[in-house]
Amino acid sequence: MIRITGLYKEYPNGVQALCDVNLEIGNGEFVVLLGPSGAGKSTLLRCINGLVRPTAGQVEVNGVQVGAENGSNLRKLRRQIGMIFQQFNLVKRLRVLDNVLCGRLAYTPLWSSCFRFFSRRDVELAKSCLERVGLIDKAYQRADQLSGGQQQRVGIARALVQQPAVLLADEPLASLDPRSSRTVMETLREINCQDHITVIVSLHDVDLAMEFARRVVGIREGSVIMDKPVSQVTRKDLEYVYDGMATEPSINSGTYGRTEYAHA
Ligand SMILES: Nc1ncnc2c1ncn2[C@@H]1O[C@H](COP(=O)(O)OP(=O)(O)OP(=O)(O)O)[C@@H](O)[C@H]1O
Repeated sequence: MIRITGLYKEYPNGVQALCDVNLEIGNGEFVVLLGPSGAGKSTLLRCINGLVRPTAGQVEVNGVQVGAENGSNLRKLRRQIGMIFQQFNLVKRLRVLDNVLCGRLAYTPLWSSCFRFFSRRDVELAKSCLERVGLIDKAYQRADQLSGGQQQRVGIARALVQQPAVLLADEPLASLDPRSSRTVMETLREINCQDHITVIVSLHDVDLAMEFARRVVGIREGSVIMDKPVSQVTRKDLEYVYDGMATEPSINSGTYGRTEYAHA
């Protein structure tokens, strides 16, 4: 369970990126964050994994308060949360398998991680994660020899090898073509359904969001302005999230239709 209470983030330049965000996300949910550019989606994800320290409020992940960690809590938290980044964040000159093994660092004693020494069990686990994302045949290639879509799947394997309870993905499709985008979303859905890992993804592609999310959270100007099961999200709700045209989210404004929204 992720519990976010009264979360505010003001950056040093005075930008108020989050404003009183309150959310509860249960284990095994598949949540998509939607909202215009600059709405605060990345900041929210980064507050959940502790990369950004909120100005006020708190985030709790499975009982561990983010930001209040002592050494052992921090490791626990790092293991529980896997992160997938827009730009993949792979070490390009390393082999694919070594990149995936980086996901085991929170489980590895410092001395062995310095020498990139991993146990046979870790290597087998990393290989099984590469198999899950369909890239076992690329294990010994350098990461920069892979396509963008393949690199993002390596990023997913690296997060998976952590055996996390929660997977956060910040605009994971931003640099991908439509086909690779769909493959990445299918991989995330499979992980969510089969492993019961909670998935929270920020997306700009509304159609993919509506196809893959089970819950949609709309954010604008740092505030949560819509939070619904995907089956209840309407075209008007989406207009409200993106440009505030409708006065309030409604469930009586016609169900979401791909063609209808695309031509709105
Ligand atoms: N490190 C930072 N320092 C100062 N301001 C920041 C920083 N990071 C983000 N912001 C600002 O905070 C606001 C929210 O940014 P954020 O990246 O969270 O939005 P977003 O919804 O993820 O946007 P996008 O969809 O374009 O990635 C924006 O106004 C942004 O310019």
